Amino acid sequence: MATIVEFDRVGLRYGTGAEVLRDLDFRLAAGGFYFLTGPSGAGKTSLLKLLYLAQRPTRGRIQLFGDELTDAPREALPPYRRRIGIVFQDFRLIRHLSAFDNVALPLRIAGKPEAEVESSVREMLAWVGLADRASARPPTLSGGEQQRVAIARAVIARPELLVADEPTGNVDAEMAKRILHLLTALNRLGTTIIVATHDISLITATPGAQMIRLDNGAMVDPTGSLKNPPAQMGRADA
Ligand SMILES: Nc1ncnc2c1ncn2[C@@H]1O[C@H](COP(=O)(O)OP(=O)(O)OP(=O)(O)O)[C@@H](O)[C@H]1O
Repeated sequence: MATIVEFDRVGLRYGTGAEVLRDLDFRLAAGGFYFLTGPSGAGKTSLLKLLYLAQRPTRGRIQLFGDELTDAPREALPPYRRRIGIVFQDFRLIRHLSAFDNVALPLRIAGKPEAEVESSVREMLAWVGLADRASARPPTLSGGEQQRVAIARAVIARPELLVADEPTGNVDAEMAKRILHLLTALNRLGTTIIVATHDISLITATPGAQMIRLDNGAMVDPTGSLKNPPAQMGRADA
């Protein structure tokens, strides 16, 4: 199975502080479903930032989509970022745009016809239970509603890689199930998914997903399976 992400002895420090990520050495298979877990402060968000190219490693090498990006110039990165859907822990919705227009953004950037944008966005908002909030702006939405808009925006264009930081942190158990269903469906269509979460019920409800455990900036991988992904590793429904 093709490798979509490869970390080779990656380390990260912020400024002159101690390393918050150490010796990360793993590969993610294209089409896989991964959960990233570990105690608060273990480095999950930092690892995701490296993945979606918001942060450069201070040590080691990173390959994404088969290309070596460790020293790639800043202006070379946007085309790679467009292949990644991101659910930020703090949502990062555009305040002055409606929920509809926030979700529509990736499709409009991709140049999709407006009729297609309209039907896809309506369908997606209905799925996340926000059909009647389409014209609301983010500051008037609850935390859970904003999170659902953020998820809808991240998945609408079917990215090759989806990176989600605590995507169910602000929703109830029923909505968490729907969100997981959405992610599993996207995974079946070929998107590689990596979800940072403390929610054990998400992990147990996704048979076939792989777990990446971080502790104090280092990967805890007793089986070593992520160094050489076995053939059967992959989609959650495999
Ligand atoms: N911008 C930053 N500048 C300096 N230190 C940072 C920065 N961002 C994170 N850190 C530090 O890096 C370490 C890892 O933080 P990170 O947010 O990656 O952990 P986490 O596992 O995502 O935690 P949580 O589960 O609480 O979200 C922590 O010690 C944190 O204080």
